[in-house]
Amino acid sequence: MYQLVLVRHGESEWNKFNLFTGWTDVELSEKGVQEAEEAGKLLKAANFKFDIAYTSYLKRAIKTLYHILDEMELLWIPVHKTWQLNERHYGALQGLSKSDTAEKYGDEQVLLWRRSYDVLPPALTKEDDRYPRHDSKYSELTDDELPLTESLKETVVRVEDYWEREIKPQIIQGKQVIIAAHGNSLRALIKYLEHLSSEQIVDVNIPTGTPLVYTLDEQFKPIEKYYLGSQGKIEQKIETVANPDTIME
Ligand SMILES: O=C(O)[C@@H](CO)OP(=O)(O)O
Repeated sequence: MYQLVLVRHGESEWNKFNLFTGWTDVELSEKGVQEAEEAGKLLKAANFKFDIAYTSYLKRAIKTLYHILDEMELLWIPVHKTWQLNERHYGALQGLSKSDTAEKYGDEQVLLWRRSYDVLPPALTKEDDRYPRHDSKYSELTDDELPLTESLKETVVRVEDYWEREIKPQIIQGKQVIIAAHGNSLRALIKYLEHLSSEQIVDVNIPTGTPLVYTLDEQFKPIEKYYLGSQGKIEQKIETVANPDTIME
């Protein structure tokens, strides 16, 4: 049997203002930092240990992992960063308000863009400043790898590839792994691990800064899964992610 811990970054500045974020490299909010520290404390109190950690190229996930490992006195372990664990690219929606977009295009269309498996958000053009070619952290990516937009389906392809190539072999070797990533890159991994259908994944929402613990059998089939922390608070957070218009600051 294997154990795996997944954690979505703590609340970001753009989660707070309810903006489509995707590959935009925004900071954690003050609350997001606290969530990350709390996640580290919970993992430490429950005696989790990690040998190796994985995260994306985006600082909200990198900093969440940092705070978790800091709380656990594990800052020394190897941390692998990859664009393949980045948030799903939200195309031309990046930077727009989710509630304004819902007013303009309707709740149903926004739900399709946010949660459906294969509906693509409107694409960027290559001239757009938001196209990742203009960002030096993606200089090693080929044109084919650089997204102008992504549905969850495309995100699953890149997450699955990294999981199979890099992460799974480490787990097979007996390493204890933590992955700090994003709402939709983790939904992609969960869809793959749990063999969820494109209908089932629509209802999966990942709370910010909350460790999700999986027990997997030798074939990597999940046999147990739970969130660490107060179940009431976790349900509230899941509701906020599912319906971000209800965010009260
Ligand atoms: O904006 C985003 O990139 C994601 C995660 O914050 O949002 P959503 O939950 O709407 O997919």
